[in-house]
Amino acid sequence: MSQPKTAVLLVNLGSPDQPTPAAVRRYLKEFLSDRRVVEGDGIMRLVWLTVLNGIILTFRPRKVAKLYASIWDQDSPLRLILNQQVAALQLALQQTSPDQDIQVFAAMTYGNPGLSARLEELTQAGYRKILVLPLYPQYSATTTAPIYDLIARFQLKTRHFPDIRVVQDYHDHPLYIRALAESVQAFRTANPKSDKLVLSYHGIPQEYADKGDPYPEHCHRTSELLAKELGLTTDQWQTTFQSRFGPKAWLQPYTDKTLEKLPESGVKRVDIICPAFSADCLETLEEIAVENRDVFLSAGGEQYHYIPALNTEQGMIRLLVALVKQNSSGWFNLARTDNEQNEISNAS
Ligand SMILES: C=CC1=C(C)c2cc3[nH]c(cc4nc(cc5[nH]c(cc1n2)c(C)c5CCC(=O)O)C(CCC(=O)O)=C4C)c(C)c3C=C
Ligand SMILES: [Fe+2]
Ligand SMILES: [Fe+2]
Repeated sequence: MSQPKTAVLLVNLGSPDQPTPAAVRRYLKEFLSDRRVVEGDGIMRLVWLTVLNGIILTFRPRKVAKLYASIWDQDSPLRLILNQQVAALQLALQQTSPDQDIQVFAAMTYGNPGLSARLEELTQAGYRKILVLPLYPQYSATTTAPIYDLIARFQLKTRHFPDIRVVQDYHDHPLYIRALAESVQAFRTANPKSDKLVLSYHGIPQEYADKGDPYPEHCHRTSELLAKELGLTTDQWQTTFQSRFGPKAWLQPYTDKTLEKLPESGVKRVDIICPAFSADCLETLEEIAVENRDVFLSAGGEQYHYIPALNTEQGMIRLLVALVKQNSSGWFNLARTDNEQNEISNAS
């Protein structure tokens, strides 16, 4: 019996098409109009849309386009790396499961290649099984949930939709923790010693966490597991939250405020890693590697190293292969090799 056509969709947030004010404006309009990202009903929604269209989309695109231009490399790093992750996962699946025909594709929640268009395209091309793998290790209603929303919208308008599964999160997956730990260890072997490892996660408004978003718990769990894997004592690591947007309180402690204070408490050398970002992007390459370096060094810090995202590191691809296999059970016989089974058992 022939197998139904099967696809894996790696999904990340999205970037503008170009580092220009017009393209950034289109991107921010789509992103910041999402009710999952900026919540609020009734009058609050009207107020937000007025502020968004009247102030934010007038002034922010010019500033943000310049920041994108400073990290642009023919394309946005986020999209470039997503495409590289797709190619690396495709190759790894072919090598580990040569009998199974699984095609891997890229998609983004906002901008291009859009998730909705991808789902339509794959359905028309005859894919009947689709595994959607959001590249957010920690679940949040602001990032993972919009992917479920787009899938639901697609299903509502499609008569015979494929069997779609979604990987909800992998914040405590042994191979994720292992990949992060290997990345930190490799970095530390190649660089001078530091006093502290700062684990900086993208923030969300505190109000969303108070209403039940499990994101901060997921972040803290990832940090604890990583610190344990690395054998760090409590004074050797700290969790912080970056990328604050707007006047309301976001998850704390804030990354920039923490980096400003660390030198006066005697911490002069930091390594900083951003575990919530599976690919380097504006928020890591500019905000963390450039802006926050200035903050730390201006406050008296002496050494500041940003440890890159997992991107296409071997540990990341090993994790993606494991997630595909674990979440496609019953679709086909993707037997784990003895090696993979041992790695999962040893890591847990
Ligand atoms: C209310 C606003 C925002 C929430 C909530 C939010 C959550 C959130 N975002 C990411 C991952 C990324 N965010 C990125 C950029 C970015 N984020 C916001 C706002 C919110 N994010 C904005 C406005 C922007 C664009 C840049 C700017 O105008 O400042 C990116 C980078 C995209 C790129 O092209 O490089 C990522 C990735 C997570 C993980 C998260 C909550 C858990
Ligand atoms: Fe964001
Ligand atoms: Fe930012």
